[in-house]
Amino acid sequence: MNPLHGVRASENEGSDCMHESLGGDVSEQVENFKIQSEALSDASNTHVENKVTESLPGKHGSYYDLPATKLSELMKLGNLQTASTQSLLYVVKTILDENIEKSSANIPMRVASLLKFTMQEIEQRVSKESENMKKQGSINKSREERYQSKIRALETLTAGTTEENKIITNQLQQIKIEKARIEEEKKLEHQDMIRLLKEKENYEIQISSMKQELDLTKKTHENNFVQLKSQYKETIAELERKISSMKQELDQTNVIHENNIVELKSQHKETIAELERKIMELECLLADSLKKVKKVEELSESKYMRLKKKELGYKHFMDSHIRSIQDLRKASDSIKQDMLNTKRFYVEELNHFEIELKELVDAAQNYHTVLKENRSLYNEVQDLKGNIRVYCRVRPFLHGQHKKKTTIDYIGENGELVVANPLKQGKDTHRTFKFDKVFGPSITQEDVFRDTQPLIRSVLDGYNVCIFAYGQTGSGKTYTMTGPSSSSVEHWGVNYRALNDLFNISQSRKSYIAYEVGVQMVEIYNEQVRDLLSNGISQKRYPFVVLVLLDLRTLGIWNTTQPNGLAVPDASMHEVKSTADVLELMNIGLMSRAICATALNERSSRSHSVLTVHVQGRNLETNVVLRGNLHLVDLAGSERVDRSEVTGDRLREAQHINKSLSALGDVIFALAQKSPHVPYRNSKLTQVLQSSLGGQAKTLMFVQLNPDVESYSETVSTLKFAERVSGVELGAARSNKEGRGVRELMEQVALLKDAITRKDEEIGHLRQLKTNLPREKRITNQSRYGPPPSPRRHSLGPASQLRRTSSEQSSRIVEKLASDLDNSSDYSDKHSEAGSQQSTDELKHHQEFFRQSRLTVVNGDHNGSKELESRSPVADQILNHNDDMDLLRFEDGDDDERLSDISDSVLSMGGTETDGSNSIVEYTMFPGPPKPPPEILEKPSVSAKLRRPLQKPVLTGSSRTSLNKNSSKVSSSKKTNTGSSTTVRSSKRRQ
Ligand SMILES: Nc1ncnc2c1ncn2[C@@H]1O[C@H](COP(=O)(O)OP(=O)(O)OP(=O)(O)O)[C@@H](O)[C@H]1O
Repeated sequence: MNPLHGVRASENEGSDCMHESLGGDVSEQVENFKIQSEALSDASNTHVENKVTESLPGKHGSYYDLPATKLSELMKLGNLQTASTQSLLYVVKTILDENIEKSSANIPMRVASLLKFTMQEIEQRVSKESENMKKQGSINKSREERYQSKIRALETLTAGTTEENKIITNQLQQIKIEKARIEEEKKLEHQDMIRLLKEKENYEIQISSMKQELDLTKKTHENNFVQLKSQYKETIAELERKISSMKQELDQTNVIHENNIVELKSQHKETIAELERKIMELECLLADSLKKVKKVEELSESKYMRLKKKELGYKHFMDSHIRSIQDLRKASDSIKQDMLNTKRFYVEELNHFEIELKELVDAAQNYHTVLKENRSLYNEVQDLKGNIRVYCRVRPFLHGQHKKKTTIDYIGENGELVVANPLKQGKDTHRTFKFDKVFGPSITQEDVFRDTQPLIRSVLDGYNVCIFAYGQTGSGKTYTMTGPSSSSVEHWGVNYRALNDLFNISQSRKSYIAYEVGVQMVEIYNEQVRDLLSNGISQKRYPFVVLVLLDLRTLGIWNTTQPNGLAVPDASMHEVKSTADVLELMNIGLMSRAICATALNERSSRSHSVLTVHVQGRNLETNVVLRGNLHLVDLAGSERVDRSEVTGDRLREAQHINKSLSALGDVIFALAQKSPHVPYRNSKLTQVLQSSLGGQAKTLMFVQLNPDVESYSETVSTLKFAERVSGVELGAARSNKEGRGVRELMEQVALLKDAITRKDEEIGHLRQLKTNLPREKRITNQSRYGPPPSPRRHSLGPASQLRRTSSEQSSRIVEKLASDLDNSSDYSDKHSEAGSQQSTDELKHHQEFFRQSRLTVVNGDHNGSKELESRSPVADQILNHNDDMDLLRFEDGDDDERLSDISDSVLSMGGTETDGSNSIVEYTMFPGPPKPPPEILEKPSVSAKLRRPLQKPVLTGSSRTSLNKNSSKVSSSKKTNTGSSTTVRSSKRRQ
């Protein structure tokens, strides 16, 4: 077999296969076909090669050497025809190579003929092959055409599919439209159904009314008919009766007439005619009556017929209505069915919704729980970070202001506040702020306190807490902190509520913790600190001294007779009495506060007021002592003097207020920036708040807002300030807690310090005596500074000596307390010397404070010297101690700064208005000082000025400035009595 045929056959097979599998991918099939063809051609080549190997001489054989017979046999047998073209070419090549090898010019005849034969065969094959190729080409062409047509068919199919897709999409669209239309129809049907139901109801009503009408008409007609019938019958009967009577009459008459006729026939022939005429007439009458009866009969008949017709009509109408009712009933039944289906559907839907709603409610509850958790976590984080908490409160419009526009746009639950200027339009008019809480205008005092209470209660656990109200004038600071003037319990502000709460809790814990509570109230007026309580009391001339330091534990056994002769409180009254006392104190303090009417607030506070509650609690079991202080600060309001329209003294006040608030702003800025230097010393206010702003206290600021649109710019700047405050991190607050061992050690340290100080003082004094001063001067000095201190602290002597002694004692106590105060949280400067020193000093301060406080009740007679003489030594000491305490309250931890500050404080306290009388009533924890003799008041500032450089030669820039500043103040303060006396002691202490 010719291998080419084999190839072709295989190709055909391949193409058939391809035809069969044309359903698949065309290009893939073409590829398959190529692979198959290549495989077939390889197979045919191998086949030809084999033939050559079999039929022709081997590679190593030679055509030259082949005998002629073999060659002719090769040619004859047609071996060459069966050999592959490659083999034939090989033969030609071999012969030619042999010829070249042999270098002969002539090829032997037999080889030449073989060569020729082979060449012919090759030529034939080539021509055949080209023919085959041509055929193959045409086959391929036809195949290609087929494929092309197939591809086209596929393309058409794809196009068809796209078309179909389009049609399906359109159909889908149409179905959707149809669905919407059906839904619409359904809706319409539903509406129709409702309308039909209504119509049906109407029809039913109509039918029932018509039925009633019909019944009524029928009844009426039947009645009429019956009546007519009876009438007719009666008439007929009447007529018949009449006719019969007439007939009878006629008969009778006839008879009579006949008789008469007979009788009269003879008598009256003329009358016979007359009678006949009458008879005729009667007959006519009878005919008429008969006609009338007929007519009546006809009439009643026709009426009856009409009624019948009407009845028929009504019946017809009724039937049709009944039919329509039946139809309606059917329709209503089907509607009812539909309704039931719809109802069922809706019930299912509702159930579904209920489930979904439940899930949503669950999710919402979860959300709320998570929110709550988040909030408590946030609070914990805030506690740990010690951020200053900021509560924002918006006051309502006051009476007569309700028509004003508000700047408060939105108050969120989570402390968001959006303010906007309603007078301005544009996109940047809304500003959003976020605080710990925002109280809207309708929030009550109780609500505000509820959110503040936990913080306040932590004072009883030994924390220092500061709450202050900030905001422009008239925005409600005093309202929040104190409440409106002459307020009822309901309107009590944070101050009253806090005190009440602290007392109540301390009472409830008295079985295991002994609490001691003290109250102090001062105001910062024109950069001077004034004791509000003693001031208020001296003005009011209170006849007795009120207990300020209330040892709640010992209240129950407080049964000593008071010097003023007041009844000892009844045991059941203690708690109330003590709370009430303290509340009365606060009222006195508030009354003494500088208040004045301005254009913005008719009771504008012109000072910053600070109410401090000191609490010391001792655990009766463990003896662990907790000490906490609560500062409640009502700042004076910032004001634009052009708006408050103040002049003269009020203007001066406003300038001081604004200056101190701006100093507060600087401190806040420095704290927020974590700046290494915080300028606490720039105002009294910042000194007062220092322990709360920079220490380990828990601090809360109420930022107060006036919603009035005219205050928009103040509101925004207030809010910006508050935002900055809320960013201040103080660090986690620490409880002031001590065990007994530590306390005892600290007591020892304090005593040792005391002893050292006393020794120092003595040495200093002796040194002074040794100087070259003239004798008189030495004497003067001696009289000024008094003899060396006695080792006995509470000794009594004659009045003049007593003053000196008490002055020395005071000075010692001042010394001690000053250092205590450095680190205690009341108004002290902890800036540079916190740490280990703090607890010792705090302890000392508190010990002194509470030790002295037990001896509080002193008669307040108006004679100063008498008063002094009659005092108990400890009471005397309290007076001196308190005197000094007042002046040292705002000292700094740093010696130099402290020194300058003392002078500064002296100046401030110079403003205290308690000096006017000797009958000062010791009313507060740090009551106003007794008036020292004038000669003692003169010197101190000079010595303070001179000695300071000796103590600490290297001064910092700031302290130097402060020193110079304060020195000048000191010299100017020579005229201020109280201040000077304190400065003597202060400067002595520094020596
Ligand atoms: N929450 C409130 N509800 C009702 N009245 C309020 C509220 N807050 C403030 N007021 C009223 O607004 C007025 C001004 O309030 P308040 O005197 O407390 O302001 P202030 O900020 O302390 O002002 P200043 O800084 O001038 O002392 C008062 O008449 C007060 O009673």
